[in-house]
Amino acid sequence: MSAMLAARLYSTAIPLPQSPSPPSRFHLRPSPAAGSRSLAPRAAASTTAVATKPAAAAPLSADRTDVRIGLPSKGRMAEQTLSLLKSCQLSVRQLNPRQYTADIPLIPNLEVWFQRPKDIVRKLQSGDLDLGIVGFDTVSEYGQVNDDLVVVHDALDFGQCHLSLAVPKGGIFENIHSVEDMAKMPEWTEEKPLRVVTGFGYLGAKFLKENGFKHVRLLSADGALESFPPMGMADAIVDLVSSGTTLRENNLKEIEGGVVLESQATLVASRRSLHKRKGVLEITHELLERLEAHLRASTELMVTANMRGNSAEDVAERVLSLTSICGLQGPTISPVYCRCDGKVAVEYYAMNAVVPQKLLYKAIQQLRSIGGSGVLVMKLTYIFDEETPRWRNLLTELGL
Ligand SMILES: Nc1ncnc2c1ncn2[C@@H]1O[C@H](COP(=O)(O)OP(=O)(O)OP(=O)(O)O)[C@@H](O)[C@H]1O
Ligand SMILES: O=P(O)(O)OC[C@H]1O[C@H](OP(=O)(O)OP(=O)(O)O)[C@H](O)[C@@H]1O
Ligand SMILES: [Mg+2]
Repeated sequence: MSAMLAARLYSTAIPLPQSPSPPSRFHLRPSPAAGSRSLAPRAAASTTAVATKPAAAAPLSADRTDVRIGLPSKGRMAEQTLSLLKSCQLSVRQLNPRQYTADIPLIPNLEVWFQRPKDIVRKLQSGDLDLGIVGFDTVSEYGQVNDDLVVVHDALDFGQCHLSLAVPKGGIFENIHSVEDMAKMPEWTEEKPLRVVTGFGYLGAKFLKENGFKHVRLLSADGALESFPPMGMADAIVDLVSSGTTLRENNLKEIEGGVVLESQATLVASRRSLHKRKGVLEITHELLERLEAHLRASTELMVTANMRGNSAEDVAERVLSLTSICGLQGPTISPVYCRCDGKVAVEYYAMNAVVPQKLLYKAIQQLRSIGGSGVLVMKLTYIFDEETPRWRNLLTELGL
């Protein structure tokens, strides 16, 4: 079906908020490290027409003993989710590619369900899934009806994009550079409202209301939204943007204040499952530990170099003067033994340190400048800290 045919009117005018917004329903807010601008979703201010109403929380089914995680079955998130899990030694085994279930041999009690991203959120709410990996945009759009969803890991480092309001570069928008300017445009009246096409009915409507738009008609469509304004089917769009290429190729622009939400892949859980279903908390802990340790390790390298010196302290003195080598706690310096004139002697010391990938070349240059030789560089699989901060946050969130 063409995108135009898929367009469907679901709201003719967006009323102003009647009451102040209730507090956020997502208590574990994405960290600033995720580059958030307006990451923490705010709940609906009033009863606006919304395209899809997710199911309210259903009672927890007691008749299953396995724990279930939903992974994206298709689209750009599917492959990257599997590859992230594989990097954490959690390869997913799908016996038959046409089946929608699979397992992870390393976690025997965990069943994998492949689902469309929005269905993962719905099934977490209906109690069919306990855990899921989906974009924060999907969690925010489809997970607003009850407070059962908990974002356990907010920055899985793939699927980075943002939901944004975009308008044509020219015509009546030529001199419009901010959302504030746009809301004040005299063109939008009750008879001729601003037509905004989006696949994010809930977030889009809320954003427009909160930004003072009075006369708006939201159109719902699933794909190729960027083609709507050039085809005269809509005035503006609210859609995901990553590189910005699709906007540019359709002569559209983003404007100041127009970012609705920052998004990347997240690990989400059902609060009821975490509390009540046996094994969910333990599996969540293992997933979180592996994910955090892997993501932490993915930006670092282990560097080993041999250095001539009179003592370990002498070598440490030189290494600690370098700006690029600091290690986790500090470099490890250990003697390299050789046999000299029939006696065991120490002429060299081996230095081991964890170095940020982006500082690698600088580190090698600096090591050479203080006499380092035979530099080995190794990839790291995991860096396990004493405790994962997100696990502590989760326990606090659950009151445990
Ligand atoms: N251009 C993009 N770059 C990076 N991540 C994106 C981009 N577009 C979407 N995403 C992220 O990937 C998720 C899945 O998007 P994808 O387009 O693969 O599936 P979908 O939109 O649900 O399905 P479909 O497009 O087939 O209807 C989104 O919810 C979002 O988190
Ligand atoms: O900023 P860019 O890097 O150009 O990416 C943005 C595009 O990616 C997504 O579409 P997708 O490719 O999923 O196609 P769809 O419209 O069929 O969902 C999104 O809906 C935008 O159209
Ligand atoms: Mg898409």
